[in-house]
Formats: sequence, structure tokens, C-alpha cells
Amino acid sequence: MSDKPGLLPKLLIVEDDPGLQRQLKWSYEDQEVIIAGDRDAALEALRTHQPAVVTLDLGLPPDPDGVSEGFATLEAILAMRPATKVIVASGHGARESARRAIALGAFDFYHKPVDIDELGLIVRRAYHVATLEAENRRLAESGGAVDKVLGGLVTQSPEMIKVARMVERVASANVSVMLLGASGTGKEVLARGLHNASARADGPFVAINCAAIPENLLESELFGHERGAFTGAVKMQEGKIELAQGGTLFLDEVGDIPLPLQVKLLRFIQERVIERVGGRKTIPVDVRIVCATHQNLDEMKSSGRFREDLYYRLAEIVVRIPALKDRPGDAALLGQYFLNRFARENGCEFKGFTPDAIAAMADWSWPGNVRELENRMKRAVIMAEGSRLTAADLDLVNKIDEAALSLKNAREAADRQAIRRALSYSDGNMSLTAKLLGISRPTLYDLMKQYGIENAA
Ligand SMILES: Nc1ncnc2c1ncn2[C@@H]1O[C@H](COP(=O)(O)OP(=O)(O)OP(=O)(O)O)[C@@H](O)[C@H]1O
Repeated sequence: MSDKPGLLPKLLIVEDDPGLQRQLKWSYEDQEVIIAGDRDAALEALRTHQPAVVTLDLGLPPDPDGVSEGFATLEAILAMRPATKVIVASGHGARESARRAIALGAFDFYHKPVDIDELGLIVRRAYHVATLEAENRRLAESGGAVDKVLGGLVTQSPEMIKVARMVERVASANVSVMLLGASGTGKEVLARGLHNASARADGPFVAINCAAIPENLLESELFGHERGAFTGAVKMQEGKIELAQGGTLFLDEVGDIPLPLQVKLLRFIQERVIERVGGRKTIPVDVRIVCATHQNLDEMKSSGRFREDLYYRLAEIVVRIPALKDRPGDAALLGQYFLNRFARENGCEFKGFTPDAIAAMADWSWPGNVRELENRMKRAVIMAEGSRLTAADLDLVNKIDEAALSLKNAREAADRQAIRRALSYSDGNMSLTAKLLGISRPTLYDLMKQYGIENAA
């Protein structure tokens, strides 16, 4: 970080004790510290420097042994700049004043005598929340100008925008596309977007989740059946492939198709004709196949559970979709988007999120990705009592995020993010990316393979 004042975030310390002023002034390397000894000086500094975070001693002149001037200063600061995060110092036995300060809008409090490390942590957390809030305000103010790629995909993450642009590009080409990503990352949204951006947009988009259908029924779901083909087949039924005639067939969880059916699917892709179960007639079908899976198909190919020839037919273009936690800012953006949507649908109004909700959303690792976020928002909008959604409404209070706690996962997440950023910065130039990351090109290739990161440039 730069040590030039002016580029550092500003911290205003309101403290009348000269000894403490000196001690605190030199305790923050990462901040430009401004000191004020009373209310007037504090408000003047607030106007001039606009610090995001303020620490405030409640015992200020002319009432250094009481709290009246401290509270008056707190109220004046929040009246002038309501978004300021004020951290209040409370003396011995001053629980009551701490509580009152929080009720008035203070961000947090600390006990005197000062523990510099502890206060440092509170200050850093306050900056973190202030930054997230500022970002949220920016997004809310940008209103409808939020990036909507492919018609319905809400994102502001460069990685995801790249993915969407890639899907738009391949939409018009006659190639098969395989979407790889964890559950709930938006594979179906992208598949639909691809269909809508393609020349087949006037035709049907038919989706089938191969994991959700029992193995013995999957064949007839895909290929259809003739009347009397099996017990219960009381009438002829067209399969999903046939229903997608002239359009796009989205095979979700393609890794769950059993081997015998993989053979039949391959035959269809090669010959472009189907036979319904129990039928003899061959029916020509013109469909484009887009497929998706969260499984590791490379591993399945090696162990013989997924046919290699089918894989290459289905995966002429492979698109890897980043997890929600790897898309900085998207959780807050999508949170706001779902909040607006569900509030509208339920006929209620919300002003947004409380700081603890914003911080909780940024810290949570979203194992269920966008679907989990969508579900938490849906529930919160129905259950919430206040005008802003809290971390408790989102059921994110005191949740032990085991995935985020693991050091290995945290390191991997940091590696992934750094690689994606460097790739994005260098526009996919591998030599430059390796240089930016300070590693060799072979190491970069190894890491990208290990983390399943594709160079989307
Ligand atoms: N970027 C996005 N913008 C808006 N809505 C989204 C976005 N991504 C996902 N969603 C919504 O989140 C939910 C999950 O998305 P989707 O079904 O596409 O995920 P998926 O990867 O196909 O999940 P699965 O693998 O479990 O089938 C859907 O309701 C979808 O509308």
C-alpha cells in the first residue's frame, strides 16, 4: 500500500487527551489520521476530510467527565454525514452509554483503556463495511443500468461478463456447447441466453435434467415412446429431443446419463434421427444440443463412466462458469436484484440491507451459489419485520462458514481470484498473466488446470 497521505483512507480521531492523541496518531499505518479535540474541530474535520470512519471519546470538553458533549457530537456527526461509521469509546462501567450510542446510530464501541490491536480490528471492520455500503449505494443509484448480459443475466463481474460474451459469440455458430459450473451458478440461464441469441430463437427451448429422472424412464423421456411400448405406455409420447425440433435441447446434468443411453445419444448426434422406444420408424430431428454438468467429466472419462466420443461431440466449446464467491460484488448486486423482485411480487417495500447483512453477504461463501442467494432473499422478504433486511433475516447470523474457515479453501479462493484478475487484466495473454502473478508459465498452466480455470479471451 502507498504511504502517501491523500491516497490512504482517512480516520478521524476525536479525543481530548493529548497523551492518547499522540498514541493513537501513530497506531494506524494504513490510514491517514486526523485528530480533533472537541465537537467544533470534529465537525470541521468531517466537512474538510470526509472520513468514512471516526473514533469518538464520549468525555469531551466542556463535559470531560460526563457523556453529554460526546453524545451531542455523535448526533451532529451522523446528522452531517449519516453514512459515517462512528466507533465510540466507553469508560469503565459505561455499558449503558455504549448501548445508547449504538441506538443513536454508532457503528460499534470499545472499552477504555484502549487496546490498540482490538481497536485496530474494529476500525478495519468499519472500513470494510463502509466500502461495501458505498458500493451498494453506487449500484442502487445506477438503478436499471446494471449490466444485464444475454437478456436476463445480472452480473457486474468481469469474469462472468466474459463468459456471457463468449456465449453470445458462440450462439450464432453451429457448435455444441458444454457449460461447466457448480450447482446454482446459472447454467440454465446461460443456456436459455444462448438459445435466445441464436438463429433458433423462434424455435422451442426444451430443458431436461438428466439427474432428476429415474434411469429406467430417462430413455423414453428423451426419445419418446410408442403406445404399448411398456406397461403403462397407454399412448404415444414424443420425447424431449423431438419436442425441441427446430430449437435447442438443454441437457442438464449430462454426466448422469447412464452408459447404455450415452450410446443411443451419440448415435442420434451422429445421424440426427431418433427412434421412439418401442418404435421402428426413424424420425429426423434438427436440434442444437447445449449441455451442462457440475461433475468432473475428465475424471469420468478416465474411469470409463463417460464415453470419450460422446464427450467430444457435446463439448466442441466448453464454457466454465465461476462460482458466486469468485465474482466479487455479484452477491450484493444479485441480492439487491432479488430483493427488488420479491418485494414487488409480495407487494411490500424495503429500503435495502442493514450493514450487518451487507457484511454477512460479502463474507458468506455461497455453497449453493445464485440459487441459494435467491432462496435466502425469498424467505427474508416474507419473514422480515423491519424496513431493511438484516443478517438475521437472511439466516446468516453466527453461521460457521466451514468452507470459508478452511485455510486450504481460503488460499485456493485467493489463488483463483488472482489468476482470474490477471487473465482479465492481460486480456488472456498467458506470458503477461504469469509475469503479473510472479510465476512461470508452466506453473500458471498447472494452476489453471488444477482450478479448472479457462482462458476465456
Ligand atoms: N446471473 C443471474 N442473474 C439472475 N438470475 C440468476 C443468475 N444466475 C442464476 N440465476 C437464477 O438462479 C437460479 C439458479 O440458476 P440456474 O438454474 O441457471 O443454475 P444451474 O447452474 O443450472 O443450477 P443446477 O446445476 O443446480 O441446475 C435460477 O432461478 C436463475 O434464474
